[in-house]
Amino acid sequence: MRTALSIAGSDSSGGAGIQADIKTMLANGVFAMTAITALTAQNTTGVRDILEATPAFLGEQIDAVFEDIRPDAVKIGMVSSTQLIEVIAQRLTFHQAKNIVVDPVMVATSGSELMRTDAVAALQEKLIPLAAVVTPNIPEAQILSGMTIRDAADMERAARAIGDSCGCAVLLKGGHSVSDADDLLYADGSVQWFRGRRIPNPNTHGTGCTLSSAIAANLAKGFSLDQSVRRAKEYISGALGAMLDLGSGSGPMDHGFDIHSAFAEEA
Ligand SMILES: Nc1ncnc2c1ncn2[C@@H]1O[C@H](COP(=O)(O)OP(=O)(O)OP(=O)(O)O)[C@@H](O)[C@H]1O
Ligand SMILES: Cc1ncc(COP(=O)(O)O)c(N)n1
Repeated sequence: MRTALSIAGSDSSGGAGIQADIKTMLANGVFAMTAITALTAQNTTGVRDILEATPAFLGEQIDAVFEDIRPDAVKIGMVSSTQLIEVIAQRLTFHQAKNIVVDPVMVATSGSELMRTDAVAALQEKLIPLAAVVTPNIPEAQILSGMTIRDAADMERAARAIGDSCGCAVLLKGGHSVSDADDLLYADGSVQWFRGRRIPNPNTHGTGCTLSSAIAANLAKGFSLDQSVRRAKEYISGALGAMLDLGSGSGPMDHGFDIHSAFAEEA
């Protein structure tokens, strides 16, 4: 059994964050472990409150995992402060973690801020350089590159700028465009497009968390980066295509679309 660790925030409504990561890792065939950076009280309409872990306690969670069941991949999601970013970078470097996927979560789909503005510099300087791949969406890529992104050519320029400054691969996600769901991978100096059929589903809470966890799960299983991205996109298309409709805001996807038929009988 391959293993993966999610270092992220808890989403009480179950569609994003740690909860999305565990469901995704399970559905992608790896054993999921967690180090929780913060509890959020949120639902599909917004984030009501955030309770951060202390840096020391986050460090203890990471050490407890690595000293017993070494993860084959690590996914990093919501990390709200500089101090938490620093402890993650320090502990992952100490444990020589491999296959690190950084999802630079800044703002939730509902519009709530999930990272303090002053933490962006630490993310860029300390965490992203440890990554095998960083997975910004278009607004996040604009912040990380300092560029405005209007079209595919802008996406390529921004991905190159981010990748060249961090020395890691960049998957720039196109989920925020209106016409398609095409993502751009910049790795080892070249770009590759992953074309996605846009699914007319307004319920996209947790898409970024889900994609990055699916990439981490596939890296843990030994797939190459581009194979992992392709498999993760197939998985997220299935989860979106299942057309789950829960909650009154942008709802969660059906992470178990491919596995729960075995347990589907009703009482
Ligand atoms: N309507 C859609 N149909 C198909 N694929 C989609 C759709 N929306 C998003 N995706 C895909 O989902 C993945 C996540 O992309 P997106 O840009 O939504 O990330 P994000 O903004 O970080 O997500 P989040 O909603 O968690 O903040 C990408 O592979 C993107 O192409
Ligand atoms: C704990 C946590 N982590 C990440 C997200 C981002 O997901 P989304 O942008 O889809 O709301 C979230 N809402 N909550």
